[in-house]
Amino acid sequence: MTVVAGLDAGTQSVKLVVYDADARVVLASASAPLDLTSGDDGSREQDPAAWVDAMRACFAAIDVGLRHRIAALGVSGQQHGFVPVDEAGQVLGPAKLWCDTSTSAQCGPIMDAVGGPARCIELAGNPILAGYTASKLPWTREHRPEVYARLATILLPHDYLNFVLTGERYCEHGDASGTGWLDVRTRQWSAELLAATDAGRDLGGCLPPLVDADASFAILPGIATELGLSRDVRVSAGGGDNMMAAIGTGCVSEGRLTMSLGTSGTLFAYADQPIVDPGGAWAAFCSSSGGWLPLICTMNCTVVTEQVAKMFGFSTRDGDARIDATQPGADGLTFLPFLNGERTPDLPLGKGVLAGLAPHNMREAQIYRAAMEGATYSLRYGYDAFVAAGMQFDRIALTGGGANSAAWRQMVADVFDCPVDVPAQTESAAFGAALQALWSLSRSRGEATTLAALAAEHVAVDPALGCSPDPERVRAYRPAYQRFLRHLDAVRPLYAESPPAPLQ
Ligand SMILES: Nc1ncnc2c1ncn2[C@@H]1O[C@H](COP(=O)(O)OP(=O)(O)O)[C@@H](O)[C@H]1O
Ligand SMILES: O=C(CO)[C@@H](O)[C@H](O)COP(=O)(O)O
Repeated sequence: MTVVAGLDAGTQSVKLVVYDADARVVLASASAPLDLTSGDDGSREQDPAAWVDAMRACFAAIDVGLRHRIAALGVSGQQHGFVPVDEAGQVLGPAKLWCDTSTSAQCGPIMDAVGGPARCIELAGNPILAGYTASKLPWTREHRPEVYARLATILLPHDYLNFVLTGERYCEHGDASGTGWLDVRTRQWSAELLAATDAGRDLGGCLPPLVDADASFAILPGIATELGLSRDVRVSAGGGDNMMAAIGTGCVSEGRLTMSLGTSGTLFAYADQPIVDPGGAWAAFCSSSGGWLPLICTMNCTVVTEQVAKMFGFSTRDGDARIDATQPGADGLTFLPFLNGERTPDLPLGKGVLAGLAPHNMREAQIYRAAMEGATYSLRYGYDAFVAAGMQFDRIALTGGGANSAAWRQMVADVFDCPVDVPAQTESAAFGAALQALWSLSRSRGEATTLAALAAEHVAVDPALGCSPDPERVRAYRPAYQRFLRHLDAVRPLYAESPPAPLQ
């Protein structure tokens, strides 16, 4: 029996799945919650030690005998986080995360140093956006000089967990492309962008070597014993959570599209070559499967529905009943859900806006629906850029916590006018990490297995959860989405460059 495991360190929790690749069944799964430290300046941070504790808790929840049968492990992690590590491997401070907008002022100067955003895209395929790793370095230099002074290595969240597991500092192209420093065309660090970020030091020396997606490393005996794993476990290259969710939803060949409704909302398509937009309408990332992964990310997805539910004192698990009692368009409400700034559309200094309030719609059900619609329209806004560039899709694979909501699944089918499939393995990023581990294991045994073949064999959809667009609702959402776009145009200047001046 070949048993593999996948670990996903998301924003809100760490999740583990243990998978029997011969019987094609998930034998066990576990999760452990994570806290987030938020600041009024837009900062969003976590202590990397909390990821390690949560990883320990996940393994401890799995039967000891089963843990010993795990042959390979893959690690997925929230993208873009900045984990500063010293020469000895000690973490020097909290990790600034993908949703941290406190470093948005540091983005412009990096791009200006190479000649502006267009030149930056020419160099690396991507502009330096708020949330990407790059701007966190000058912020650290300015605000945490003691961390900057001792900084030896910059690791991404999944690189850090790999480091804890193997003692090796390495990264792979998928997550590395989310730093902003990787030239996604050549798959090498851009020396020019590194120098633009910090002219005073050899930043390249702080970045770990890049390994191929099918690489694997030995687990350290000490951590293997501590987690109750065999000392023979191979740890695969791992990747960013979206890259791993791509593997776990079968988005490893052209024409496939996956949407994830997590703390962030994402939409990504696999490509055999780099797909760069000269205007930076999408993130031109690499995949963690050897290819590329053009991606749209909204910073405010389930974080918005969750905040609204919390405000009214109910759980998102009970949100569907409220949505079902309302109509597409939320009775005229428009919710621009940019609670902590936004990446798509690019408004890092944006804030949420609830418009169209009238006596008949000032109710929790309508406001909750408007929040879910707003989060969905932001993704549709990104999808429109994919379609305008000629990309074509005939189905959406839907994953992430929000896909638990039947109302949200149907809303996606209707707003995008496209059938929705829901993978049977709901923890797609953890499952993708397990599949990558299986792939690297078979490669290390000299087999010529491809990830596309593995995905075809192991990724299944749950026929009970899929949904098709409903023509009447598709028609009803069209004007509501146009209204969202008009409101977006109206508020854009307010949040474009700097916070609005205080009223006199
Ligand atoms: N039935 C549901 N309806 C709406 N949202 C849900 C539902 N179940 C879970 N969620 C949301 O899913 C989110 C967690 O999703 P997940 O993909 O695990 O996030 P992350 O990877 O960012 O930690 C939570 O914000 C939660 O509110
Ligand atoms: O920043 C991005 C993608 O570019 C986010 O998608 C993060 O990778 C966090 O993911 P979740 O915790 O929401 O799954």
